[in-house]
Amino acid sequence: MTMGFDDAARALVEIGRRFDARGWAPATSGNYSVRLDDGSFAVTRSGRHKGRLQPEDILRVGADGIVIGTGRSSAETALHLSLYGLFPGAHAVLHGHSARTVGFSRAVTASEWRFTGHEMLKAFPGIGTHDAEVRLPIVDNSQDMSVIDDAVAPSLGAADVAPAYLIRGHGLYAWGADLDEAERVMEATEWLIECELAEAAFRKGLA
Ligand SMILES: CSCCC(=O)C(=O)COP(=O)(O)O
Ligand SMILES: [Zn+2]
Repeated sequence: MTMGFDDAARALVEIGRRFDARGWAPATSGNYSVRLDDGSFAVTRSGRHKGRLQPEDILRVGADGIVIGTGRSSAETALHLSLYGLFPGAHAVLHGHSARTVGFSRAVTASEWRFTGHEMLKAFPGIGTHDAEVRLPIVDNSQDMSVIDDAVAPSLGAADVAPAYLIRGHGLYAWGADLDEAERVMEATEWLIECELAEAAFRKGLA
């Protein structure tokens, strides 16, 4: 389940390539991390284009958020570390800025969105049927990571809440037991939002 630093660095570089190719990492947006086998974390360097990461753009960070070595880790490192603290089974956290998720988060004024009746819900851990409701928390953005964290933490962890949340006007966080699971949660959430938007546009056309 756990990874060493070098394997994690290679995997995060590849994640950046894939997210960039899918439009989930425009400009220098997004950040990624892995919980390492020694209890520290591999985290992307701040300010890099995530589609052009090199292994040296992955930094080792202690549980206190301080970089072990040199360089500045993601400005959102505290959000990653908070999720690892809340969910001991989480070993990967991914954050993207797709236009779809950011536009959706701005259009929805409520503090969550409920996905119901989608076969794709089965992509979330613990969901075995389309006949389910999964809630996606949505919190306001802030430049103070502790404000975002305080706002979202109470909404997380229930069985019907996705291992993901939206920051309004900012982007999507997703996590999982390993990188594959975190990427699957990200992909499923992106797809579900795309589907909800398509359905809303279609219904508007019919009305
Ligand atoms: C132009 S992206 C603004 C910062 C951000 O939201 C982000 O995800 C990237 O920040 P980082 O420090 O991880 O590069
Ligand atoms: Zn961001």
